[in-house]
Amino acid sequence: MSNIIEVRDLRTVFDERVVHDGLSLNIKKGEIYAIMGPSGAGKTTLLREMLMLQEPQSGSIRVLGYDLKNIQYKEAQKLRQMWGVLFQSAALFSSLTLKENIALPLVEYTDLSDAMIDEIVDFKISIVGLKQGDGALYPSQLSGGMKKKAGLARALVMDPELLFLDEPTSGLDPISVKEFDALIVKLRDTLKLSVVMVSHDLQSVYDTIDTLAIIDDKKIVYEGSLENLSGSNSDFISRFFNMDINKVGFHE
Ligand SMILES: Nc1ncnc2c1ncn2[C@@H]1O[C@H](COP(=O)(O)OP(=O)(O)OP(=O)(O)O)[C@@H](O)[C@H]1O
Repeated sequence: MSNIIEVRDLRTVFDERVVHDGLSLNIKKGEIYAIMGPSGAGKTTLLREMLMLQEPQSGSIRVLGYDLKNIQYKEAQKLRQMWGVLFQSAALFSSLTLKENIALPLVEYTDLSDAMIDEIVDFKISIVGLKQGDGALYPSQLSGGMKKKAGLARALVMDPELLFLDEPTSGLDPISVKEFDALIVKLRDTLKLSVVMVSHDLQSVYDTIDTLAIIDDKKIVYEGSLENLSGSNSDFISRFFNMDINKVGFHE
């Protein structure tokens, strides 16, 4: 499998504070890749750097073959349309209906007719498990789980290859978390997506991912499968999980 994202020797500094130093990772095409680590370890910052929302001090980031440091404006525009992003808050516009929220990137970036946009939006509403009747509702009329699904439908509306999720299940009840996790796996399989997510939820990670990366002390201290993690002899990893990680995988 080829790498869809490569980060090499990343260094990020805010004022005097070094957040990343010598951080490297590889994300393969088609995988679900989770980034975990203690609060303040720089997970969201890393995601923002991959999304060109923030620049590191040094090191390189390649996404879908583009070197983000030397990328031209036009290429950057193209790249932004090849990924979808769901941030923690889902960030829906309160004055727009669910359908209008999902349609927004199509209205902004394409010349498609209203009828075509309508058709695409209806399709995205159904693939994330919302009902067509929900389309006319405003964000204040949606449950937390519905908001996440609406945010996901909007992230998928341009048919991206790559999906970024920042704490996608935060604030959801355990049943909605399970449902959302299953949805992510199903979408990865049916839409042939690669998924990068920041998560705090160990159970969610166990149910969903192919590769786990753990950031600590400014770099990646583990990158690999969950099976190998249980054999890993790192103090940090046992402290971080603070539980018998062998048990978690079998928990239903
Ligand atoms: N724009 C900024 N200016 C200054 N410091 C920042 C900025 N963004 C992040 N930081 C600092 O960088 C560090 C990493 O923050 P980040 O949000 O990436 O951590 P995180 O691992 O995602 O944390 P959490 O799990 O709590 O969300 C923190 O110390 C934070 O205060």
